[in-house]
Amino acid sequence: MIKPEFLSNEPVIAYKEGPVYEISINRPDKMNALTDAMYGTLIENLKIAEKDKATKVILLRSTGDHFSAGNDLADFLETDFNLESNVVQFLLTMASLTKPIIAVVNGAAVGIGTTMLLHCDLVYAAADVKFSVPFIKLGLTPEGGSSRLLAECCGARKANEWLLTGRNILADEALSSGLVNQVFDDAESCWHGAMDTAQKLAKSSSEVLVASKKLLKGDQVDSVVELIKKEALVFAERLQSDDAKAAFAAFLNR
Ligand SMILES: C/C=C/C(=O)SCCNC(=O)CCNC(=O)[C@H](O)C(C)(C)COP(=O)(O)OP(=O)(O)OC[C@H]1O[C@@H](n2cnc3c(N)ncnc32)[C@H](O)[C@@H]1OP(=O)(O)O
Repeated sequence: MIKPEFLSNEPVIAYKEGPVYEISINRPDKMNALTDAMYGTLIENLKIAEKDKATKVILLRSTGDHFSAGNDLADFLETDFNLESNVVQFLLTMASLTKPIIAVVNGAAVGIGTTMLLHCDLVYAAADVKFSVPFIKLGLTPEGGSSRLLAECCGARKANEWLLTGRNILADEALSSGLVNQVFDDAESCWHGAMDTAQKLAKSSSEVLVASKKLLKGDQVDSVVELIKKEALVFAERLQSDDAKAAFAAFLNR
């Protein structure tokens, strides 16, 4: 079967494989940097997958050599950032999903390319993965709930270091700190491993998967939603700062 990303130029592609609803970020020439319009399409697809009775598991991945270089930096300059923005609504949608979501990550996963994973139930990575949350280097602040969820996932010491230095996190460290479930040799085997797990999960009924995820999340969904909004208000201020404007200009004029 020819997978749809090989046939499509759309920057986000959705594809149903039985009970698995696969969403691919597909802008490989820009390292899958995310634009406002792409967040809009991601939200639409997540909502379709949530509503679709036949879908039991959502799989999130990217085409090409990188998961995502984060928010498109040119787009930051052209798009208003507020609580209604697609990027914030995307994070809120991710945080509120009731169906299990599995991520397949390879290459660079920068900024929101990492923070969105904190809302995924399982994260599988290829050995070449390179995570980073370099907000501080951009004059920005943590987003997507990462100011708390990264510490809850990997420990406060790791989270503080990663968020305050913005340094890269490679596969071994990501695995040992619990940022990912498993590391595979390459992107292809990672996708196969994730799809295999997705199909195993899908042997259970949707009701039991949703009820289990609800228990695993406990009462954190409401507080995470509030945290994402609180972080977004600070982030919106930081986007207007001279620090951020200088960092974006340095990247865009490099
Ligand atoms: C709420 C959300 C917040 C956030 O997500 S904040 C984080 C935002 N992201 C970033 O700051 C990352 C910016 N990108 C980079 O620093 C570098 O890239 C990398 C270190 C990730 C990789 O560097 P290298 O291997 O040298 O590749 P390259 O030549 O810089 O990029 C290849 C093509 O991809 C485009 N690209 C990469 N990242 C972004 C981005 N974030 N926004 C817009 N375009 C991006 C480039 O421009 C270029 O494209 P062309 O070949 O046409 O010049």
